[in-house]
Amino acid sequence: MVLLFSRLLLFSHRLRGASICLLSLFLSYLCYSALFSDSTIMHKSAGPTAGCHRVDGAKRRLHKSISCLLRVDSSSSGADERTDQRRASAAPILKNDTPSPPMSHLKFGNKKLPKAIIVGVKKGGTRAVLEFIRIHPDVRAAGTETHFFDRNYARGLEWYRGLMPRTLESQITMEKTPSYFVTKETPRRISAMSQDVKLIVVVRDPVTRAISDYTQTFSKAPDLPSFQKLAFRNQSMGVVDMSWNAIRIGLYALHLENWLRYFPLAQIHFVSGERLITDPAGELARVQDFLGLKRIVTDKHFYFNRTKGFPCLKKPESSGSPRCLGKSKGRTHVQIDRDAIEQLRDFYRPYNDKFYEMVGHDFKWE
Ligand SMILES: Nc1ncnc2c1ncn2[C@@H]1O[C@H](COP(=O)(O)OS(=O)(=O)O)[C@@H](OP(=O)(O)O)[C@H]1O
Repeated sequence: MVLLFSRLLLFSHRLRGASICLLSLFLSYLCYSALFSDSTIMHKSAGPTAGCHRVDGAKRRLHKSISCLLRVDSSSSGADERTDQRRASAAPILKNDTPSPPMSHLKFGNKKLPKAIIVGVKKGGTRAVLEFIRIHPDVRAAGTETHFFDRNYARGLEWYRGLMPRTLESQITMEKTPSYFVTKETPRRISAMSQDVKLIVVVRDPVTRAISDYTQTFSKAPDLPSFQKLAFRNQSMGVVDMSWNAIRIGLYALHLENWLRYFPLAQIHFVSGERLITDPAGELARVQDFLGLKRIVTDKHFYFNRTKGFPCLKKPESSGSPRCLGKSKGRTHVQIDRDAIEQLRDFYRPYNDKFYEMVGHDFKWE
């Protein structure tokens, strides 16, 4: 009996030891759950960001969860290119010197500074040249005018590069900003970026160009003074107001002199704005030769749209529809009286002759 009692006592001791052990295990589990409850909620919440907001917002004193930050980053870097482009055009302050996101190698090519720039002239046909040349597979172009070398120079070359499309090694990056041709600082700034960059200038009869320019401004501001009022200081004396931008832009010889201080003539190609309308394939052949490209854009790509009164791009083989330039290209011009036009022709004649001599080509603006 004594023996039995002493064995029972020993067993109850062991039982107490085991229950203490179990109790401490249970307590440890409780502590663990209390400490890591947030991560459990994050996993169970509807989406990753919902969990992140809990941690970052309500419990700011807690450290930011690394997994949460990673999720936010990867979701924004995974945004599609359309969003990137929208951002770039809405507020183009891209920081391209920041490290590339991990998947960036899957996008083709890199953003490069342009190898060719359409520098002018305003209302010359610059959009048509860009839209026509960019159907060439070896050309990629920035869609909007960057105005880097005139208005945005302080933003720096990396900002400018960020606006460019990605290109493969074999492709040429291009952009067009027509105001470059008449901005004094632009040739120097472009040559500081690259002395090899190819320059394209689309020129058009300066009188028609001035009327086109005025028509555009008038379409936005119908209370604008008449063309004659702006074009002449004294119309009866035939004194032209050279300070009016619409007149000044057409003094091609003067602007070209500034460019020739920084670039040899061979590096500048002049497209005839008139022939661009009557023979777009012929002008594009010369542009392709100048850029050292195979002649891929040919007359097969164009058709004359009677309604628009201009050449348009044919429907691509793969899909889509024929493409004409927008309504702001090929407007009906404001009517200007014959006398004023004749006076302006007389005014521009010596400048035109000088320009023909400088470039070695007669554009036949009468
Ligand atoms: N294919 C085709 N379709 C439509 N328009 C054409 C085309 N080719 C040249 N043009 C002429 O381009 C003129 C507009 O020139 P820009 O594109 O240089 O204008 S802008 O400076 O960018 O505003 C535009 O001037 P306006 O006719 O005065 O509107 C056109 O004459």
